[in-house]
Amino acid sequence: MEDRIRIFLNNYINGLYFPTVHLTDVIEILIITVIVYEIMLWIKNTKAWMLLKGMIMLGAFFLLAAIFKMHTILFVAKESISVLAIAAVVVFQPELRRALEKLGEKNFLTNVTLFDKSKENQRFSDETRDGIVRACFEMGSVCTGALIVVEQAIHLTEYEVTGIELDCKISSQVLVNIFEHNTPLHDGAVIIRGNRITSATCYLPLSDNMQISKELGTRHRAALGMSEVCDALVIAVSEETGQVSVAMGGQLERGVSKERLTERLNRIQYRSAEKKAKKWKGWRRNEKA
Ligand SMILES: Nc1ncnc2c1ncn2[C@@H]1O[C@H](COP(=O)(O)OP(=O)(O)OP(=O)(O)O)[C@@H](O)[C@H]1O
Repeated sequence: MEDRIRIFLNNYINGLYFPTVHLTDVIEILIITVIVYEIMLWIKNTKAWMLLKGMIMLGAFFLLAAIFKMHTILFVAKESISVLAIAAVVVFQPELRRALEKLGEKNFLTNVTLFDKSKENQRFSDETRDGIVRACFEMGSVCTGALIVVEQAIHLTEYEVTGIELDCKISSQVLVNIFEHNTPLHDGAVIIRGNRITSATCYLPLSDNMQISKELGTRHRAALGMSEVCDALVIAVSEETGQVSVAMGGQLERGVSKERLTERLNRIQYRSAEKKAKKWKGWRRNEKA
């Protein structure tokens, strides 16, 4: 019995192929894993998910056609594949552009430097952050609607030109004044670059996300839509409920508190700080443990 087991194991192990694994192979696997993960995240968060579902269905259909030897369908599929690929690129041009822009935003060199909270690295000051937070909650408390776009790495010039140009230092009073009902600047969105308001009454792209709650109107749809096409942080104050919501990266967080809004602004206050902050937190946690 023992001999039989030994023979079986010998045959089994001898039949297996153990390739020699080098360090570069491990690095390669890790890089591919990260790329696949990023592509899957991108697919999940954009309309590309619909495209993938459509492609899976088409693939299943053509597989069936191949199994049942339907030559005409297979011929049409073969001929139209390049046209379909070009059509997909045209339809998903905004998503592809955004994905490439995101890649360009990643600053690999600065990410390996130490956490830099210097003034030069600061996108906006603490006063600006506090002014935005105060204004949003003051407007919320009296149900004044507002839409505020805080620019990050991607310049929002194409949206600025849809509104009225301003060049104004940020304070809670100025923001409250802009969104005051029945004043010339209250409609549309305000765009903030650094410590200044660059324009008001700007028109933002509306999201066509089907999952957004039906009770939300165009203000929130515009906040989400803007966050889908650029890296800005968009704050919407509801005229109906007074709630403050934040949209970024195509995700809308509704009914945030003062502390949460401050935290969201803190995260973008320093250039490429988000990643570094996470790293920093990780180290500090390890220190405690
Ligand atoms: N595309 C857009 N770009 C900029 N601002 C917009 C856009 N669409 C709507 N708004 C702003 O939103 C206001 C209309 O808000 P609406 O009531 O439809 O939205 P809502 O999401 O239900 O918000 P609220 O809770 O404040 O009512 C408009 O008066 C305008 O100021």
